[in-house]
Amino acid sequence: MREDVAQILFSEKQIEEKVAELGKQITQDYKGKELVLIGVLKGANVFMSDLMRKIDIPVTIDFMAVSSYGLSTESSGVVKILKDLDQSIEDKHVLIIEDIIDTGLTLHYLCDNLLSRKPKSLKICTLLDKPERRKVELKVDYKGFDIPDEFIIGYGIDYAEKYRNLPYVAVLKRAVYEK
Ligand SMILES: O=P(O)(O)OC[C@H]1O[C@H](OP(=O)(O)OP(=O)(O)O)[C@H](O)[C@@H]1O
Ligand code: HPA
Ligand SMILES: [Mg+2]
Repeated sequence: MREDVAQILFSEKQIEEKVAELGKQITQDYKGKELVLIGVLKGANVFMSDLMRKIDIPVTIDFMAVSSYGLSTESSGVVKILKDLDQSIEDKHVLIIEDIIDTGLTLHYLCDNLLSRKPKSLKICTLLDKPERRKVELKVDYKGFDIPDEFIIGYGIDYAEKYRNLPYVAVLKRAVYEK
């Protein structure tokens, strides 16, 4: 697994520090409000579980599972909902938790979908942002790191469902997918 890593971009320690910073900021901004965190599965699973423990106000959590990459390194452009929310978000403050924004197609679709359910507010928090690749405009409210235009793995993020359990964020060697 590790021999497929071209470069480690962010170590466990760097991620931990950034997650704590984001948690602190979110705690301040949502003090006194009812907040629902929505994790976007599968990728955001690791980030969500670390981040929510750094948010020091009462929150509820829910998950959507969507997929557009499948086994490829290119977005299919079609976002499929594999699992919907369990609870209504009407009149709630909602914060979407994502691992990575690339083309932006997943979140563009998801925001449209969630806004139609009339939340009190809707914001986006992502650990990683690859702005060079954006195909649709998005306002990112909370961001961990900007990343270069490379295919990323680790800390929840996969290539063909592998590498999610790497504890750091890394660039995948091109040789792994350019065969
Ligand atoms: O901005 P975009 O180009 O839409 O890409 C970002 C999305 O792609 C990945 O999910 P994926 O569809 O691979 O599903 P996964 O989370 O189960 O890996 C990632 O977790 C984001 O949700
Ligand atoms: O760089 C990436 N790596 C893994 N999954 C992704 N989904 C969008 N961009 C990426
Ligand atoms: Mg994926």
